[in-house]
Amino acid sequence: MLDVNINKDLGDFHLNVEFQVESGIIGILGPSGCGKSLTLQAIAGLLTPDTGRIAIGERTLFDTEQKVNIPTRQRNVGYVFQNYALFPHLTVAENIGYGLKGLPKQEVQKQVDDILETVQLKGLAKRYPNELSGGQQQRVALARTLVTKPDILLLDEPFSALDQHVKKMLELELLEIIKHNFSGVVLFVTHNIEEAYRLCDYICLYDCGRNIQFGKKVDVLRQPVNKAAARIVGCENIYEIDSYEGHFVTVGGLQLKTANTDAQEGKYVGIHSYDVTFVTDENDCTTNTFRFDVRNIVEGIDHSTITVTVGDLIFKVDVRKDNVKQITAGDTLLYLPPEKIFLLGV
Ligand SMILES: Nc1ncnc2c1ncn2[C@@H]1O[C@H](COP(=O)(O)OP(=O)(O)OP(=O)(O)O)[C@@H](O)[C@H]1O
Repeated sequence: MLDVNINKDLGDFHLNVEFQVESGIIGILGPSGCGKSLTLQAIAGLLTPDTGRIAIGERTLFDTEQKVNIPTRQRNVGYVFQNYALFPHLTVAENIGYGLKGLPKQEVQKQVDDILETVQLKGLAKRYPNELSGGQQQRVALARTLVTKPDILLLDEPFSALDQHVKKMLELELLEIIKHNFSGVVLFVTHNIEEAYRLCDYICLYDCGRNIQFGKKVDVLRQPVNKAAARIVGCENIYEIDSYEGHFVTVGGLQLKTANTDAQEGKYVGIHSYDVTFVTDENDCTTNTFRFDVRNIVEGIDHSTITVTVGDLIFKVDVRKDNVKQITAGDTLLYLPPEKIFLLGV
């Protein structure tokens, strides 16, 4: 269990974060400069909060009331950085063994060998970091952290320096290694909602130094709490509500049915671009279907994003490339499934 409740005033920036998590991999997601790395630094003891408390299970790492502030090296926190932070003058084996100082030489050797096998780098023990690829360096960084048997694992954008292809392979590999070799809480900082969704159990959204939503990844994606949260999870279709009636809201002159019985809870409505669809016959769906004009089409590899207008409103819609021709032919209607529309607070 990780319990974080901290405040830090840095002049222009104020960090004010509170969350508790029992176990699992938690994706920390938010715009650049919103306090994600500072949170990890505070947990690791590299940043001292002004007030608050940080505890892992029964162990209090920091508590201003109890005047506890355990030094970094005694916190037993594993921290994997974006740029690996390996010692350039030490070999792979020496980098990994560094955290085991104090143990008998043979024991260090055994643990280093075991973890090198786990991260599939057995043949590279004698290499120096500059003789490794980015993916290999990140595996060494993870090995160096895991070998110290930390109580919690902090991963700060560990894949961001890698190219797309290596990134996807390494993500899955490292996830498997972590799942088989580590049972504590993992905090994983990323900018990418898809990466967070692929790798994490829970998602914690940050905005302007605060965590604004925490929950199971499906719930956060499907029901962001406000406009900022919706933007962070990649929602491009957000509209201010003009009026309400039961299940219905009016936005920009369109009446939309929502799945909420009391639509008054929201200030905005949102729908993901991949949840908007097209229907060929108006009778398929009696509500939430609209005639539209195509504004532009941006081609992706297997999907295209079509921007359409309905009156003054603009919608982004992701469709499979095979279907683009049928959709733009003029006999289709835009359909916004009521159960996919979410209400957002301010
Ligand atoms: N030591 C410091 N003193 C003052 N301000 C700082 C300090 N460290 C970071 N900041 C500021 O605090 C804010 C949050 O920084 P942080 O590194 O946590 O952002 P982040 O969410 O991790 O961003 P990114 O995704 O770009 O890495 C930024 O505006 C940053 O400039």
